[in-house]
Amino acid sequence: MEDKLLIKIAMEAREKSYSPYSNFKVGAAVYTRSGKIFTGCNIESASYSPTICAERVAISKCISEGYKDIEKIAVVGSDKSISFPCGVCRQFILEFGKDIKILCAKNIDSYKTYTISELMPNGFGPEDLE
Ligand SMILES: O=c1ccn([C@H]2C[C@H](O)[C@@H](CO)O2)c(=O)[nH]1
Ligand SMILES: [Zn+2]
Repeated sequence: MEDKLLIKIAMEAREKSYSPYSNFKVGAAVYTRSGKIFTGCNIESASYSPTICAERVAISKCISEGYKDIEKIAVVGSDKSISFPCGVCRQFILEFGKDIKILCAKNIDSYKTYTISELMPNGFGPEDLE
C-alpha cells in the first residue's frame, strides 16, 4: 500500500466526520501487514467527553475485526497544516507496536512519516507489564 493512497483513503473517511461542536473534521486509515484497510472519522458528543478521535475509531474497527498486525496509520485533519495524533491516540497506537508508521498528513503531497516510538518516546506499553 502506497503512503499517498492511504492518505487519500483517510481524506475520504474525513468526510464522514461527525463534529458539530468543533467543526474540525479528522480522518484516519489503518493498513495491516495482512493487507486490510480500516477507516475512521472523529465522532463528537453533546456531552463532549465521549468524543472519540478518528485514529481510535479506525484502530477499534481493525482490532474488533480480528486484525492486530497494524503496519501504518494515516491521519489527516486540517488542510492548512499537518495533523498529529493526540496524546491519547499515541498511547492507544503504542499498544499495538512500537514500529507502527504514522503518516501525519495535510494532503497527499504534504505529509511526514514517524514511528509511534518517535511520537511517544519512552512510552509505557504492554512490555512494561511483563
Ligand atoms: O488527532 C486527532 C486530534 C483531534 N481529533 C478530533 C477530536 C475532536 O472531535 C476534534 C477537535 O479536537 O478533532 C481527532 O480525531 N484526532
Ligand atoms: Zn486522539
